[in-house]
Amino acid sequence: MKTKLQVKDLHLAYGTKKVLKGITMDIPENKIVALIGPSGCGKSTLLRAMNRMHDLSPEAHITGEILLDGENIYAPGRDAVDVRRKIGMVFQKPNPFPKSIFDNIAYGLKIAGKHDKQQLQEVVERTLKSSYLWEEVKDDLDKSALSLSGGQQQRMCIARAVAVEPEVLLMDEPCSALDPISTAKIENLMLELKKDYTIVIVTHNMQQAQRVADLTAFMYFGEVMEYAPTEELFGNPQVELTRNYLDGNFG
Ligand SMILES: Nc1ncnc2c1ncn2[C@@H]1O[C@H](COP(=O)(O)OP(=O)(O)OP(=O)(O)O)[C@@H](O)[C@H]1O
Repeated sequence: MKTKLQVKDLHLAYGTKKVLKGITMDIPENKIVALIGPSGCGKSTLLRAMNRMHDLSPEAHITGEILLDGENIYAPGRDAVDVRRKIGMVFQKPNPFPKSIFDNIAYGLKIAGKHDKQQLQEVVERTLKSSYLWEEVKDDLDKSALSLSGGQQQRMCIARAVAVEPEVLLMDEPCSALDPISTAKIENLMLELKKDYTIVIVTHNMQQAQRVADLTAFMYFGEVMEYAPTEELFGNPQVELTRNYLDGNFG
């Protein structure tokens, strides 16, 4: 099994507050990895470190390495924009741009200098099909993305992330603002997408982790306490803290 992303002794502090305390974990290619753990344990912080989102926060200090295909995304001279093109992010709340559905999907390609109308149309159609949204919106591509339902907006945001052909998709609680039917659609979509992408998801929903994730990491106070195949972690946790958390004793 090829390792796609390798986190090596990653520490992160916001000012003097230590939030990640030496995270080391391998994320295999074409798998879904779930990060679980109580509120404030550092899940989102770790996810955001995986595509250098903290570059935008001057108070965040990072040491350690994150390797994408063996190359450190934090290496001097490595372009953060290029890293973010290869490692895309989908946020908790759908965040469509106040533009048409077409322009939302084409946005990243236009920024990358691709303006060929036919090529853009092909990508828009392909990514909306891969996000199972095409049939619902194919006659409305010129309408504002803000007119879509929350679940449709989130599938469109996933299509937008996929349009620039990333290699890794990071998802920060992508279903927490959605109803069960939209959630099921996104979960099915994730299972389809992992054929082409490596996915890391933060979730508070234990059932969701068990439905979609191949591997699950349980985090606690900035450390990975246990990281194992999802069935093993939920069925037979090796660490007492994990067992207590899964039993609902804290968090
Ligand atoms: N920009 C910031 N500045 C200072 N502290 C921060 C910042 N962002 C997060 N924190 C703190 O870092 C810790 C970890 O936050 P993080 O959002 O990573 O946790 P989480 O496990 O994702 O939590 P939740 O499940 O509630 O989303 C928290 O104590 C939080 O208050």
